[in-house]
Amino acid sequence: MAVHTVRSPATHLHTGTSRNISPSHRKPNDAIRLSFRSPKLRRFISVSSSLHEGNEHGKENSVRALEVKKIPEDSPLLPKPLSSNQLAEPVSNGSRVRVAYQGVRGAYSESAAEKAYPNCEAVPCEEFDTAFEAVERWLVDRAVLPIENSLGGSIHRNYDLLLRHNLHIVGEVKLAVRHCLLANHGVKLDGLRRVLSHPQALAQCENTLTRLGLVREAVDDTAGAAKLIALEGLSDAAAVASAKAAEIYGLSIVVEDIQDDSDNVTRFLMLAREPIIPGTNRLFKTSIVFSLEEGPGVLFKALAVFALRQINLTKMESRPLRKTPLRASGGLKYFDYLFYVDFEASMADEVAQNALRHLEEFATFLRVLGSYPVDTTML
Ligand SMILES: O=C(O)C(=O)C[C@]1(C(=O)O)C=C[C@@H](O)C=C1
Repeated sequence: MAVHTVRSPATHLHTGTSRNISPSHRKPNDAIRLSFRSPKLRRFISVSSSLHEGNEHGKENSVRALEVKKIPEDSPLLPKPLSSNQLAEPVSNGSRVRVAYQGVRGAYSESAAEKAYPNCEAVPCEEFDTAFEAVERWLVDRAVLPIENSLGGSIHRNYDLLLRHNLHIVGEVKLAVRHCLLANHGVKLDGLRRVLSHPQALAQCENTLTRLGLVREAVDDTAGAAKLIALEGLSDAAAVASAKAAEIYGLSIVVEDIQDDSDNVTRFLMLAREPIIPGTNRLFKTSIVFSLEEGPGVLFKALAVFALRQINLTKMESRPLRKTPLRASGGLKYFDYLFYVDFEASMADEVAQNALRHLEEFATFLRVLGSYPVDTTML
């Protein structure tokens, strides 16, 4: 299958000017330190008392200090995505939680942001990287980014960015993704030759698209594909996108529910500058990343720290350790890996603390990415 890559039309305009408020300008929060014997574990759980256990919604006082500025929209129709080089020009409305997502209006990520933070101001960003940076630079309060899909698998880029940036996972949100084939009004199915969408969306509709014999073209996001088709008045191309995107960009739905499985769910992470205080009052999950020495049974040993304590693992992903991708040992060359593991326990549980203390004994690197409530809305 040939997948060509085309970029969405240039739509990254300025979103206005206001003052960038760095963390040092904030009113200091009382830092709470949970007590751990291990210095490494102590470092993980340096938390702000202004964010409360298990409930992200309504706990936004710590970011209210941001300046209130109306965002001038130079498009009469749509907000424009933040691009990396616009990050120096921050905006903040202040009255609602501002949540960065990747894509343009009508993207699934926008719906995920709205599900995670009802009534938020969803801020479109050009790239995943931009969304991370927008939070780090106080342009927005949170980011909501996809991490895995039940059909397409992991979104590796975001695993890598989690490590490269210093944000904390403060929640997760699952979204049912129902793809439609969208085209300009009057375009018929048999007149279509190409289909444009995000690579994940194309992968999730693999069977249908093969059956229809359409040539795939990858773009930055599903809604961006719909927008491009509408703006350019294409008659030989369709977009794989949401019904919401059809409405926003004035396209018609040629075929509904084209994903390969009706249970198509994408899991998104909610990211913030500060971690939440982990609780034990509801089901919590903890995400960690670690690396290990090479050797027989080392990974087995690492996973045993959880199995021994009856801690359930919900996800595991390995990524290349980029700075030292190849390591020589005994004349052989090995790849080095980072292991990302999600397990079902809160960092407030002693059993989880013990497991990590145990893992720390032989891990060459260990970082807790976040301890946060499980999204049980789709169980
Ligand atoms: O393109 C979009 O609409 C997105 O929100 C991105 C994205 C992804 O990256 O996986 C999100 C949900 C769907 O799985 C398809 C695409």
